[in-house]
Amino acid sequence: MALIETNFDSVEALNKAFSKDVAQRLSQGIQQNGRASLVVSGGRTPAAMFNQLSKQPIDWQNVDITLADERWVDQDDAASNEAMVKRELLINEANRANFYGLKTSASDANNAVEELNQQLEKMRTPFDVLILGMGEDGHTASLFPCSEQIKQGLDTQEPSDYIAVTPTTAPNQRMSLTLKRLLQSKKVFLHLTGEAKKAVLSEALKNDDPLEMPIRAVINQTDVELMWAP
Ligand SMILES: O=C(O)[C@H](O)[C@@H](O)[C@H](O)[C@H](O)COP(=O)(O)O
Repeated sequence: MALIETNFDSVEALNKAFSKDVAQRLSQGIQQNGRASLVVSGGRTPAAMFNQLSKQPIDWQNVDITLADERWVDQDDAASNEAMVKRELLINEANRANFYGLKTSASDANNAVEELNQQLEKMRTPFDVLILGMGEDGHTASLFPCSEQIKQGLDTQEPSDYIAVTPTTAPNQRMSLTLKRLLQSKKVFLHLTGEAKKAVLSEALKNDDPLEMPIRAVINQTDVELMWAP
């Protein structure tokens, strides 16, 4: 499996090309199967690209969108990925898309896993497009190397689509798709900006242990296209 590197001169150029590419893949999915599925990440990096993507003229009413991971906080909390997706992506043309959020009313994320596994059955598999981010510790989605749950999250025999994760080096309990489920994607993008993230990725590519840097588990098991700008 390989990492294909697509580098851009600026974040603006990256967002323009990336949003077009994603829209084209979703349109293709709709053409072939009637509906398309898009899995996005949270955090800070994707917001401006989401805004561009939201303006793409595709049949958004036939697109299902969900998150690769969520922080276990309410939507009025600044850390909520769902709030960010609603603010930056589910607007303009894309306000017609169907969104499946991950945060439920359960106070402990462990008690929501079953419900979310059932919810995910409504989305087309394999996902047409998965967009991952990466943290400076090499985590992706909410598969944190510091967490007790990391072995289970990276186990490709794990039956659950979701896992509740408690990072020890980052705030909030999380809900994450498991590695096995992330890998069930037709196209996997890794969306990074800045030199610091590129340096972390180079570090990840030097060795193999996924428990140390979980992004390795994805790159080692499927084709990933890096979309990067300084
Ligand atoms: O909810 C999250 O935190 C994520 O989905 C996570 O995996 C994110 O992609 C990285 O932490 C990078 O985050 P930044 O884009 O904020 O650097």
